[in-house]
Amino acid sequence: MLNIEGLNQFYGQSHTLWDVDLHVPEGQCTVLMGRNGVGKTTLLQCIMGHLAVKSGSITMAGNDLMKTSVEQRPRLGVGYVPQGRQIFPLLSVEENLQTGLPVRARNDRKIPDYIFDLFPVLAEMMHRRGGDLSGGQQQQLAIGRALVVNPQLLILDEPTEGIQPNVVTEIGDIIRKLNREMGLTVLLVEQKLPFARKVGDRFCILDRGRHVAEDDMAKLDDQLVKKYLTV
Ligand SMILES: Nc1ncnc2c1ncn2[C@@H]1O[C@H](COP(=O)(O)OP(=O)(O)OP(=O)(O)O)[C@@H](O)[C@H]1O
Repeated sequence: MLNIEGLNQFYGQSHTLWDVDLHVPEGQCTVLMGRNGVGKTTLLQCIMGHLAVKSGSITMAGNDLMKTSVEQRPRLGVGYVPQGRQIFPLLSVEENLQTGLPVRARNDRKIPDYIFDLFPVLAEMMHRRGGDLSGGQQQQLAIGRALVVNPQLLILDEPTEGIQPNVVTEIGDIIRKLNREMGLTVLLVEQKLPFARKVGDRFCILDRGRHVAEDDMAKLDDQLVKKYLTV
């Protein structure tokens, strides 16, 4: 579904991503892993068009994303849950969800009911301000907002960061459901190994801006964990 080839990215003079390849097969959940600062968020931001790319290619379902504007990328079916959630704290839960509506077809600009089935708390707190929600609830809101655009590919950047354990389990169950029952392709940045193993079909590891490993999740062995993931 998503194919990245030979991607190079710079922050000013600083070469951050080096010839990175990444393949996200349709219908699977791919977990992008690596220690802090190796370039995971930078890679996601290149996919979303929030950062300029120096060279390489990014295609999704046959579309050249590099030739697609930031505004158009969600319309191709990409939903994005950014690191730190980035919900709008002064807008209500409903208004936060509504920000995704312009991406939907003109005759279908309604928040889909299944989002409230997945996250009943959002229905309960519909008129509360986003900033009044707990961290876990804000994460559910951020995922709900990404689903409003009706994505085929859902990209999540560390959705479990700073969230209490019972909500982490709930979010893991929902990501699995979206992927395995509802057929969404998922690309997830995750540092928590048990969570990655639970939700992921495949892994891809970055190390100092380079792609160093990619395989089925069952092949993520102790040697790889020690070499590239433990601190
Ligand atoms: N806006 C920026 N300007 C300059 N350098 C940046 C900027 N954002 C990130 N970097 C640097 O780019 C490198 C990759 O950062 P990035 O946030 O992509 O890593 P990451 O793997 O997502 O880390 P983390 O797990 O901590 O989120 C780091 O060395 C970081 O300091």
